[in-house]
Amino acid sequence: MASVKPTEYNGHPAVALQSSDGARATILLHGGHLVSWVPAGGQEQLYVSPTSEYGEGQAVRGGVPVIFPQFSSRGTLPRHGLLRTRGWQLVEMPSHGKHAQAVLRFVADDRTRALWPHEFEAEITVSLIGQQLDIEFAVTNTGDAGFEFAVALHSYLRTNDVLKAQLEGLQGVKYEDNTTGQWQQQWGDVTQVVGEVDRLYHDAPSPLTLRELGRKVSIAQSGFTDVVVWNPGPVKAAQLDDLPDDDWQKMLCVEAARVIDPVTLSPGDEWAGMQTFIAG
Ligand SMILES: O=P(O)(O)OC[C@H]1O[C@H](O)[C@H](O)[C@@H](O)[C@@H]1O
Repeated sequence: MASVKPTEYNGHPAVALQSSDGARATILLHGGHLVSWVPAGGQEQLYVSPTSEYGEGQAVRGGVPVIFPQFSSRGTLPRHGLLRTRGWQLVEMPSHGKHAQAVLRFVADDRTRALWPHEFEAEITVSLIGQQLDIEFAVTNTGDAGFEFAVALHSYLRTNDVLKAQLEGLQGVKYEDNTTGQWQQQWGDVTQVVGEVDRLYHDAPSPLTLRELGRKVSIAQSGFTDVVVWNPGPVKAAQLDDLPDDDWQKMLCVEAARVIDPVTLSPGDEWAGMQTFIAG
């Protein structure tokens, strides 16, 4: 039988999921933040910085930060929005037999209203079994006026050596290079990290494949239309206090995003997007 239990992660309240076939995941209540995924019989697939900060007001470096309602510094809100630095609540531990599944919720409060005057309820649902993990972000407009938002699941995938890893599937896709602000079109199918990479691909195909020696991870998405590929490279990494200088080699962010065409949500409506990983 699958199990979903309260636990601690680095001393902070979290939820431990285990499917009937032994796949495991851990979600921090802080940020509704997935910090670990180990497929059945496999190894850790996510990267979390050993020097990350945790707790109220802090953003965890690694795992799957939840970005809403603003991506990066594209607006007047705190960088990457309101939810990654706040506590969430575990609302459901539904049992689906072999699958392990947990639902966490965040409801608009006075602190979000002070920055962004909208009523909303957000949910993160993580489901896992075997080699597959699904993470869904859903938001409902619980107010009486429409609002617009950007959203992303900022997934940090672990790599053995990012210089030898390749991300496949983005041939011909147009992207905004966040390092220059210029739009470009990707020529080849393979994206590789040779230094800082920070690209917002628009209308990206799904699935993509992250491949390295002896390992691959398929990355699919629905609802999200953009993909952000980010690695700080050695120079930016050295400027990040919460990332060891060499750890840029151990990660690649492949983010399911909706940034270029933000979502408009009418009162009472819900929007949901999902990112799915399959390890192979
Ligand atoms: O350092 P953070 O606020 O967590 O942001 C980390 C990164 O997130 C995204 O991938 C952006 O495209 C990058 O420009 C940014 O550097």
